[in-house]
Formats: sequence, C-alpha cells, structure tokens
Amino acid sequence: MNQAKHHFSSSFSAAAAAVRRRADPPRHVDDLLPHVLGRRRRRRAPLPPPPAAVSAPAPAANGPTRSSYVPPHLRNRSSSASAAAPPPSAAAPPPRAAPGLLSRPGPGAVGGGSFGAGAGRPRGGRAWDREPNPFAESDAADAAAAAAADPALFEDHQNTGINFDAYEDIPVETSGREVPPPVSTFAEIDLGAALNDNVRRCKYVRPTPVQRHAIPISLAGRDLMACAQTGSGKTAAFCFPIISGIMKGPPAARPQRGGMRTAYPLALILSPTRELSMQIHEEARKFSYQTGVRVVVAYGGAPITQQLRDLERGVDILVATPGRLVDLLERARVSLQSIRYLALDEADRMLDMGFEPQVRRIVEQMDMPPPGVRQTMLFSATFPKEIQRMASDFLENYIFLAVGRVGSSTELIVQRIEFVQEADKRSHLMDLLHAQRDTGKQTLTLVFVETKRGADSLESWLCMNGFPATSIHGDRNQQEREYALRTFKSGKTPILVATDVAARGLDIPHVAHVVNFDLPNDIDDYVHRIGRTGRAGKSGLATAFFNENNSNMARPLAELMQESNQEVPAWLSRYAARPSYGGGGGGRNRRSGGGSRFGGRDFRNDSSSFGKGGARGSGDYYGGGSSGGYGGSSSYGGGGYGGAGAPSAWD
Ligand SMILES: Nc1ncnc2c1ncn2[C@@H]1O[C@H](COP(=O)(O)OP(=O)(O)OP(=O)(O)O)[C@@H](O)[C@H]1O
Repeated sequence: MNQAKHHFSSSFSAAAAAVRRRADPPRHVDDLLPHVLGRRRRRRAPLPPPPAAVSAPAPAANGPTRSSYVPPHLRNRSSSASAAAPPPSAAAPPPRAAPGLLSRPGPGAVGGGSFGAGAGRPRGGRAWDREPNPFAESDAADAAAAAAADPALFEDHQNTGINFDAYEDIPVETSGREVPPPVSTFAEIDLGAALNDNVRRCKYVRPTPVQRHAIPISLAGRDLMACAQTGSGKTAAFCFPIISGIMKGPPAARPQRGGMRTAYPLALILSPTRELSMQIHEEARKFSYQTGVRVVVAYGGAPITQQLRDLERGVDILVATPGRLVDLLERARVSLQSIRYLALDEADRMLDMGFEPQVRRIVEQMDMPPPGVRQTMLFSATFPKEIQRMASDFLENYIFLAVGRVGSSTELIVQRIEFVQEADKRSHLMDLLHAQRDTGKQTLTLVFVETKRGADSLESWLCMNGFPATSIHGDRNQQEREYALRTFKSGKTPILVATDVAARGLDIPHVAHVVNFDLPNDIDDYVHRIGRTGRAGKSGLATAFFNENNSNMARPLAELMQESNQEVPAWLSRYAARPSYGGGGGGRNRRSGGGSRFGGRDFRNDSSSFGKGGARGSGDYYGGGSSGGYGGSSSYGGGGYGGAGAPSAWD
C-alpha cells in the first residue's frame, strides 16, 4: 500500500519536474501533468480576435436593430400602457445613464402582471430603470488585458471553449415522443435579438452538446429531464429558453387574488445551495441583460428584507433555495400561480431524501400550475433511476436527454487515486501542494473533507504550515461562506477546504486541482466534487486519497475511471474485485447489474419499470437498500448537509 502511495507521489513529482524543465512557464493544468495528458492533449486554438468586435456588434442596415427592439410580448400592449412606457432603446439611453449602468425597460413596461402586479411596485410612472451592467467586470478585465497585451489574462476571459472539441464525440441519447432535432449553432435558434446580444457578450461562440439538444426541446415547449457532464453548460441550457419564452410569451395576466405585496414570478429555478443560487442568479442576469426580464434571487442565511425589497420591485424569474422559498410562500410574499417555467438544477439532489419533502411542497402543494400547464426542466450530471422515477411525477410527456453516460465524469478531468492511510493524509496533501507550488503556476485547489470540524481543523493546519487556506461548510455563517468563496476565487487564499456544500454546480475559474482528502460514500457525490475542475472544455486534475475505510467505493470508482478512460491502479482493481468491497450491496453506488445506470439510461426504457410512476416502490429505489441508501449517505449527514431532512441549515 505504501508502495502504491509512493508510486503516485513520485509520478506527481516527476510531472512537476518535467514542467519545470520547460522553456515556457506552464499556464494550464495540462502542463502540470504532461505524462498523463499527453495522449489526450489537444492543441489550444489560436486566440480569437479582440472581444470588442463581438461585444459591440454593428446594427444590421435593414434588419431589426437593438435600438428598435421591443420585446415581442409588449408589441400588442394597449396604447395607454405604451404611452406610460416608451419602448426601450439601447441606442438612446436615458440622460442619467452612467458608465456601467445601461438603460432597460422600466418596470411598468415589461412582463405585465409578472412585474409585480399586486406586488406594490410603481406601474406606468417610470419609463426607465437603471440596470447595472453584469458584464462590466469581465469587460474591464478584457480591456485591462488588451491594454497590457497579456494574452494569458486575455485568454482567461474567453469562453470560446479552448477545448470544446472534447465534447464533440460524446454519445447523446434522447427518448420520448417526437423529439425536436438538435441545432449546431446559436444562429439556428430563435432566442430573440436581445438575448443573442448577451450570448455574444458572454463570448459563447457555439452551443455545447447539451445546449444543442436541450434548447430546441425546451423552446418547443416540451418538458425535459436532462443529464450532462459537469461543466458542460447546463445553466445556459435552461436559462436561455426561459428568458426567450418570457420575452416572447403573452403578457402575464394580473392575478385576481393575493396581497398587494405578493410577487408573481413567471419562472422558478430551484437549486440546493445558497452559493449555487447566487451563481445562477448572476448568470441569468447576464443572459437577460437589457431584455426587460427581471431576475431575483432568494436564499437562506441572508437578511430577508433585501430579498423582499427586490421581489417588490418585480420579478420574472425567481432563483431560490427551497427553504427560503417556503418561507416566502408562507408569508404570502410570493405566489406561484403564474409560473410557466419550473427548472430544477441538480435535480437528483433536489429530489433525494434531504430535499424531497420541501420540493414536493413547493411544486405540488402550493399554487403552482400542474405539469402540462407549466413547463418543467430537470437538469443534473447524475440521475439515478430511482430519482428519475420520482421526478417523472413533475413532468408531462417529457423528453429524456443524456449527453454522455448518466453519472459519468468528463475525460477532461485526470483522475488519480492514491492509497493513503488516515494518519498520512496531511503530509501527503502537503507533498501535493509543494509539488504544485514548485511549478510556479498560481492555481486554485479545492480540498473536500467529510466533516465540518475536519474542514476547520485542516484549514488551520494548512495556514499554520504556510499555505493560505479558507473553508466553506454548513457551520459557517453566510457572510463567512461568501467571504471564503470570494478570497478563494480571487486567489488570496488559493486553497479552499470544503464539505459537500461546495460539491455541486459551483463554477469557479482556475480550479486546477480537486483533492478528495476524504472520499465521499457516494459515487455521484464524487462525480460532482471532481467536476469543480475540468470545466467548459478545460482540463483539470482530481486526486483522491483512498484507504480501507473507503472500500465500498472501490468498485464504483474503478468503473467510473474506466468509463472515462482513466488509468485504474492495479491495487484498486484488486479491491474492486473483492466481493465484499465492491459497493455492490445496492443503494446509489451500484453502477452495474440490475438494470442500473450502466445499462439503459431513461428509466422508462427499463423493462422493470412500468411507465410513469409504475415501478415506484420496487426495484432499485427501495430494493437492495443496505449501505449507501439515501438517508445514510454520510456525505450529507456528517458533512455540509446537516443530515437528511435538515437542509435548512444551509439553504
Ligand atoms: N456555449 C458555451 N460556450 C462557451 N462557454 C460556455 C458555453 N456554455 C457554458 N459555458 C461556460 O461553461 C462553464 C460551465 O457551465 P455551467 O456552470 O452551466 O456547467 P454545468 O453543466 O451546469 O456544470 P455542473 O454540472 O457542475 O453544474 C461556465 O463558465 C459557462 O460560462
């Protein structure tokens, strides 16, 4: 075992040494591990032309221009409404527009009832509002990089997908009736001029595979259950159709009931963590900039008063964590009766035992329109069949989309498993960090541990040993959590020690290395954790420390690694082959046999299921429920999640 540890440590050091020998300083994690990545390395595309060209497109001579753009659902408004709210004009900003604050349609102008009918917001009086430019920061960074002629910095702000070709040969499965065909380019999709402008501002040159398939399906009004690998662009895949649909849809009818201060969003996006909700909100704000579509976020741990004020100013898209949303619904400050679109990000997490009761309450027991009336989209990188079965309650005549295998990890992430005894973990981590430091490259490292106490103690120990670190977990207050993320992102504390609260969805640029200091008990949690690196076509490195305590993970890990073309250490294969160590006792870790995820992917095609809801209570949901069952996952219980049924500690 020590031999195995030694082998991998030395291969890492050899990689680092090889990097040091290079003439050019390495700028990428590919450079960190040339021996591993050599066989898969792709040449980086030449830098595209300066972004100024794409961020400020010249209006077409005859076609519709941004200056004449009026969201379609406003075009047939009554003359009194139009008199009160002149059409928006990006070309003719209001006199008070300041740099970075561009004009947008005023609250009375867009969204009809959705913009706070009965929500107490001024209607018709104010024609223009000031919408902070969500691109200001990246534009400034681009400008600074261009001025400094530093191509490295410049490259970091490209979203052209340095290695997006990596996704091209991924197998795609769709099932369901009359599946709309995929598209190859954004130009083929009628998203609307204002949203197209934002796609360009985001520097998305072409859609990722999940976007190519999911966006046409959603634009066709179909319900969707979509599974695609971490970092492959699922956020835009559900945001674009929602924003486009709201822009083009009919004005919302003013609800008859409800208090004067009740907000009536048209779309609801639910996500499991506060930080992920904040991130989706930021993304959605960029996508909806100057479209007149207003996005508000509500999550726990932050003062509710500001969120109430935001809601009062009007909301089309509400991004929320379940706990805070239930609170708002109970106070009658939000009504779901106008909901047209429901999206669940990390849908499998939202429907496992920790969240399911709250989510069912929101979706089924409040005033939300039923499936078939609203449009529902469920997205995740992992989708166990038992969760698919539950999720089908929320859907009507839906299409199932799998980009890559359900629950697989991307080949962009180099996975390494090292045998490390508990007592040696800290010194081993130190070796890795030293090797990384020796490369001279400033990168971010995310270290996952199992418990909140473990996170605190590892953070202190790292700091004491000269490695600036911070931590995020459920016992830290929201301010501390946000501060930790900020200092990590900025590189001030380039090591973040985290529980599973940071495992899902977070898109942090420059995370080059994820270390599973403690492995989770659930292979899906592992997939999400390592997915914090190797995103958007970039490569990444994930190292996990394995020992006897993780024996139930041997088989699922070996299978996952094999599936994503990783070298499986011989000792891990031997562990995996032991009948008692395979994690084959059922529960979530079972990847093969029994019609689980390794076989068919849409549970409706599984011969053991009987269509919608037909197989509930049988098969792999309750069956085999020994280890690794839903409530028993210590990554949720002991880690950041506070135990099954207790997500409110961190939402
Ligand atoms: N078409 C595109 N072109 C270039 N970059 C893109 C495109 N679509 C998304 N991205 C970028 O890819 C990154 C990952 O996207 P996103 O966070 O939506 O991934 P995800 O699939 O939701 O991942 P996870 O499963 O971890 O939640 C983001 O930085 C996003 O800006």
